[in-house]
Amino acid sequence: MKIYLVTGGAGFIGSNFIKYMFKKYKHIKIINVDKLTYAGNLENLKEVKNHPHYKFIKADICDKKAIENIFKANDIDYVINFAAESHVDRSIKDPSIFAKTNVLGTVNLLNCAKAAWETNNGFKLGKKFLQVSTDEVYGSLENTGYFTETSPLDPHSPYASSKASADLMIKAYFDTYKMPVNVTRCSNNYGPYQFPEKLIPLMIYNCLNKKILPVYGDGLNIRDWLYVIDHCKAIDLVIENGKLGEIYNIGGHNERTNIYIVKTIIQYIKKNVDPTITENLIKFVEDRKGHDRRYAIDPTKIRNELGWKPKTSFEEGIKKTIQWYLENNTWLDNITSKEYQDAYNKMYGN
Ligand SMILES: Cc1cn([C@H]2C[C@H](O)[C@@H](COP(=O)(O)OP(=O)(O)O[C@H]3O[C@H](C)C(=O)[C@H](O)[C@H]3O)O2)c(=O)[nH]c1=O
Repeated sequence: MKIYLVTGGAGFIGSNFIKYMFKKYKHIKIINVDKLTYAGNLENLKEVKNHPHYKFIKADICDKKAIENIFKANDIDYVINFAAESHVDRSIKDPSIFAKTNVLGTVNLLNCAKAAWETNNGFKLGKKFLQVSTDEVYGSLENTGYFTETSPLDPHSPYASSKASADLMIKAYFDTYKMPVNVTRCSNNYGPYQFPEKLIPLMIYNCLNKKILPVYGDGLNIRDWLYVIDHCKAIDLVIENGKLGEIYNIGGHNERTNIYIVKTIIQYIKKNVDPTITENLIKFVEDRKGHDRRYAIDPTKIRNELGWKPKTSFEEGIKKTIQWYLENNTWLDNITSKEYQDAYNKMYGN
């Protein structure tokens, strides 16, 4: 039975991945290591918490002893490193924790995996370390063009730079030690269980609560939206068949401006939930510092090499997502009340 060590599995993408994997495979074991920061929530995993092949360990990926012990006690086959501080606005306010978790945490995980997997004749067969990264490492595009795996690294925010640094450490462990690794770089994810500090869940949450919808700058920045389950499928494929040492870009070809996203959410909620909601809730606020204009991924490599393509159109995905937040209002209230309100009040003073 293959053993997966999933880090950050109580977060948005990690928890969706664990549930996706248990649905797809009967004979796998998953160990979820999560520090349970503000963005991690074991409620996200309630469906699998009693699964006989699931284990949760509360630990920080920077904690050498804790991670070493996990490798000593388990013959881990795959590491999938989701654990990261991921919110750009937070990184602009305080970069340090981003450098610590995203860079040093990744290096600690690499060292522990290397110590467990390396033999006198190279690495044990069948092992793999997959680093879940982001298209933000490539920087920003103008109106045309796409990021490919060979686009130069040009990160702008402290968050993006921390992820790019981690990616370069992964490259070093492949080039220097021939460690079996892959890096995946995804575009903006959305879907159930995303913490409402990111654009889509924030706008849904605020709209439902009739709070202002803060749009940075002119609202014309573009992101390439990827439904989280399509991302999980891609990661599974890369673990199974990704060529060692390679990077795979994962994108949904769903480019939308921020203002389009916000208006789509308003329209859906107005039509299906509360007819009194209007676009008057939109407030254009001061732009994010160093705000990247456009992200767009070219996913040709993963499509051609591994046969991946996204299944969920943006129209279908956004409906499913809004519907999920509507049906899970208590999840949102439970996890977000204090942390969310504090952050919100600090930013928008409302
Ligand atoms: C929270 C917020 C955001 N925005 C704008 C800023 C961006 O142009 C866009 C999306 O922002 P968000 O913070 O949701 O995501 P990005 O900064 O694009 O980064 C995200 O996607 C990449 C791939 C990751 O790797 C990050 O982990 C993830 O956070 O909406 C607003 O206009 N108002 C708001 O209140």
